[in-house]
Amino acid sequence: MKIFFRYLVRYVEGVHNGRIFKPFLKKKDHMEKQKLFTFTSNQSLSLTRLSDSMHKNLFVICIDFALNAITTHGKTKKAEPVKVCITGAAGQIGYSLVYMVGSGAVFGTNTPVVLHLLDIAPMMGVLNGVCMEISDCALPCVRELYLLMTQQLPSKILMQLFLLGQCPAKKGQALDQHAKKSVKVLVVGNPANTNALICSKYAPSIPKENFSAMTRLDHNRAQAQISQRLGIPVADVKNIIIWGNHSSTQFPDVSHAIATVEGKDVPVYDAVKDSDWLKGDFITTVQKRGAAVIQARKLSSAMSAAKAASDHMHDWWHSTPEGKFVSMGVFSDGSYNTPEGVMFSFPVTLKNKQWTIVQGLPIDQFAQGKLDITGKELCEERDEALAVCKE
Ligand SMILES: NC(=O)C1=CN([C@@H]2O[C@H](COP(=O)(O)OP(=O)(O)OC[C@H]3O[C@@H](n4cnc5c(N)ncnc54)[C@H](O)[C@@H]3O)[C@@H](O)[C@H]2O)C=CC1
Ligand SMILES: O=C([O-])CC(=O)C(=O)O
Repeated sequence: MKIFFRYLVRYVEGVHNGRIFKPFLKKKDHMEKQKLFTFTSNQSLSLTRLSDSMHKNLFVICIDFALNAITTHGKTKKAEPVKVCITGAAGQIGYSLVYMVGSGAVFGTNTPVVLHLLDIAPMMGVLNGVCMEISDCALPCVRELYLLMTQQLPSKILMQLFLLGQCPAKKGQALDQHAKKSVKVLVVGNPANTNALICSKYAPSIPKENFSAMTRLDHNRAQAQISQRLGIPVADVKNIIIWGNHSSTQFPDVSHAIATVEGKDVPVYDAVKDSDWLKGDFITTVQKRGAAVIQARKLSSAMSAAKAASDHMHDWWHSTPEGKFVSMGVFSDGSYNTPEGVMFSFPVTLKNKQWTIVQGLPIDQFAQGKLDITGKELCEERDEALAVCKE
């Protein structure tokens, strides 16, 4: 059985620093990639070349220098592999996330995955090393592994986009052209909310509900803070909400959160009994946690970001349990007086691979003030990004 493939086909161009992604939209509809291996039952190895036509249903996107998990699914038969693309896969978050996806933590240990790992040309050596390690992990879920390479654009363009903010428009175009319409996109690369918005705008054929921005890390951070404060397991804290932007204006809100203390479900406010802390230090700790990790590690959060990306995609794929909601950056429909048309983090439930914003939660004056601040910031970011895209 031939299981080692190595071939190149042009598909996408990107740019270092991730500010641009330029697919060959006017050229050939094919991609630059290397298929590194396919595992088969006997795991033997050999070489062959494949034609482009075998990969018509493959889709790839690079959202900035971010990391995104993109999955196709449709009428999934049992054991049909899930195709996953991770861009910026040679980076820090990629290093942890690739393992999590490959180990079955996201789509299930009985669901095979076809991994497409994408990065820029200078990172191909590193990415190759990641691929070697994934191979060495001998993960039963990993059926095929592709290495994808973007191409460099002139640094002049990089500079412009770097200075003017980020515009993942071309990446959206690539998705529009190549992805299945059921593709689910998670944007992690900052500014995650606005990157997701712009990407979706340039992929009009894909339902906007299929784009999301990651605020799950903030959600998990808030959950951990509460569990530590109460001395209970994290699993005994649920329904925390991150409202708004993945930035320091986000509003971590525990007004509707429940803690299980000594076997009883109680509102977190009643369990903690310290509203000054909940309205003060707790919020700022979560808002500034990313910066605190950077200060300590001299690198941004990576392991926890990968775990959050896994959680986000896991819940999208498997649904949220009854009575539980999670935080996700999704298109605002104006719920809770938020600005429509920005990618706003809401409490959502997930079912049948669709998200629904939890409705009807009472919002007091304190919360409304926080929602207004983060909503305003998202509008400003959106306007700035759209202005850049017009240029
Ligand atoms: N939403 C969230 O909660 C969080 C977001 N982040 C963001 O996630 C992003 C990635 O973080 P790290 O993995 O730590 O960064 P990193 O710098 O370690 O990795 C980024 C990777 O993207 C690659 N890349 C750059 N341009 C590319 C292009 N055009 N196409 C494909 N790949 C490209 C780079 O070569 C690099 O391998 C950053 O934007 C970071 O700010 C980080 C933590 C949390
Ligand atoms: O700014 C960054 O790259 C890190 C980040 O988003 C976070 O840790 O929340």
